[in-house]
Amino acid sequence: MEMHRLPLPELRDDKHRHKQCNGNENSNRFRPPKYKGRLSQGGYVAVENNNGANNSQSLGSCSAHNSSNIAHAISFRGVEFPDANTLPASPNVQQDASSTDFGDQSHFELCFERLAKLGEGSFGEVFQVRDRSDGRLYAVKISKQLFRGEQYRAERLEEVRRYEEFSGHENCIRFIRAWEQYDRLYMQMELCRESLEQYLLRCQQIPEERIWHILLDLLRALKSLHDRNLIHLDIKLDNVLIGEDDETCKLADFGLVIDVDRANSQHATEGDSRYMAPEILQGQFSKAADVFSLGIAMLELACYMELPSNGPLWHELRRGILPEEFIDKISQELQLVIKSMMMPDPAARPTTDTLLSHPKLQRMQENQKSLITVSNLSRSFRKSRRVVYGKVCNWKSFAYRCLFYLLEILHLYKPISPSQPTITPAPSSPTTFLAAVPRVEFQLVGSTPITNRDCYASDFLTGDDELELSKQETPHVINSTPLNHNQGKSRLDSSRRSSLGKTIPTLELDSPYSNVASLKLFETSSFRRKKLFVLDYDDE
Ligand SMILES: Nc1ncnc2c1ncn2[C@@H]1O[C@H](COP(=O)(O)OP(=O)(O)OP(=O)(O)O)[C@@H](O)[C@H]1O
Ligand SMILES: [Mg+2]
Repeated sequence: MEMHRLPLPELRDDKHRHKQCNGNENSNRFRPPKYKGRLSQGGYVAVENNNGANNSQSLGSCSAHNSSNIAHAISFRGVEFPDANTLPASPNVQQDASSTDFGDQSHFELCFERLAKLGEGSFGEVFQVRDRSDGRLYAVKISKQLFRGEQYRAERLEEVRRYEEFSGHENCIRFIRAWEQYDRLYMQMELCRESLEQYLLRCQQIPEERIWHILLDLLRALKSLHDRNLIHLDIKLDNVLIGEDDETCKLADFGLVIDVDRANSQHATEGDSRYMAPEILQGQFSKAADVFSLGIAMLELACYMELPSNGPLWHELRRGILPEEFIDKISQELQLVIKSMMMPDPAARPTTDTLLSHPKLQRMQENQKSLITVSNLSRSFRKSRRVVYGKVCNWKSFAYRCLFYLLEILHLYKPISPSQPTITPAPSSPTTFLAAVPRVEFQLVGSTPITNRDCYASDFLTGDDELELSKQETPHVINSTPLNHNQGKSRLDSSRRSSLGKTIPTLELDSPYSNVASLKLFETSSFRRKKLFVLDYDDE
């Protein structure tokens, strides 16, 4: 694959640097020029569909990276997720598919309406957006810095790989898709309510029970990373988001994730110095570093304590000395857990598995499990109730069928002839009506004997003249028992009419009847039955 050679980057060695404070102007981390929103590079923007033949390699699936003006889908998911490799066409652009001229708007601007800025970190700005195609709300992270070279670009694209990898985990952010354009990376993901940092600033005093739940959520997320030999290296309140349910905590920002096996290599970059484990200063990157960061983040959350980014308190906290005036606010049980997570010696810190087996966390997990079981049970109960109801209805119709079969054997019932009426659209002019409208032929007899006579369709219909059925409204057939609609007329009249030889051989499909729904009504009602009971005439 021919790779596009970008202009030589202005490289800076920003490795092993402490971050003073994330996301604000005081940060001493290298801060790229601010993203100006709409880029003035002009030209055209195209959406490249890399579906199907896309192969996931280390640089993602961005094939033919020959023009940074073209929006390329980025995905490491492989062929089993073909959608991930495809960028949806902009809903606004109704044009020839072969054309690539979308004006000077970026794919982001064509597809999304920018609503608000949600946050900003060292690498990107995150916006709340509305997808123009489905009207739903999402978060889109746009990298602040232009790709300075292939290596830099590859590092940024690694974040996509990690987001995709953990997208299915309940305690990780759900990832939608990513693309690059104008030498920037765009990542579309689920919209969360707020970060834990924002939550803490808003609530200040968080109940301890809630702290335990947050710890449980984050340990689960961290375990899924550690089980794959990956370390996050940027665990902090700002990188934990609260989901739409206002409850679940989700780990985000996989920008610094590295493989443990490569942890001491040049690829590792330390995260925020406020949360950094002491051994990182010696270039030791391990899973225990994440445990330390999570421990100190819990201290901040539980004690509403502002963490130092350097100085004497920074060192004290890393020697295992926690300020009494803060730590005394929380229970002994939680204190012990936090202290163990913040042990100076990385080897002495508990692993995520050990922490998850803490009795308190175990109990919580069991409670959650039983809650899930109960909700699953009630869901399956509702489902099976529906199935049983459906079955009962089937049995009912089965019983009816048996009954009619029996009646047929006893020659009390003769099934209707198989010829079905053909349906043609109702004619527009009344003159052509008679010729065009199909006729449904049936002789209809009710299933319940009311008088000693045959029961005819006229029993089911309102009106005086049963020969003019086509002028009738849709019959209100509720059950098979013919009601006497011949108001004021005796049943004798009806039987006389029948004895006079007046039959109702046909029913013309007038407009109320000429639609399929009406026909269905006939089919499912007792109109299907032909002649059920023919009883002897018996004068009342
Ligand atoms: N999906 C989301 N929903 C809501 N807010 C979000 C979302 N993703 C990010 N944010 C907000 O944007 C901020 C910055 O996002 P993120 O941490 O991914 O950027 P970053 O540049 O990688 O940060 P860092 O400096 O930590 O490396 C977050 O702290 C959070 O407040
Ligand atoms: Mg962040």
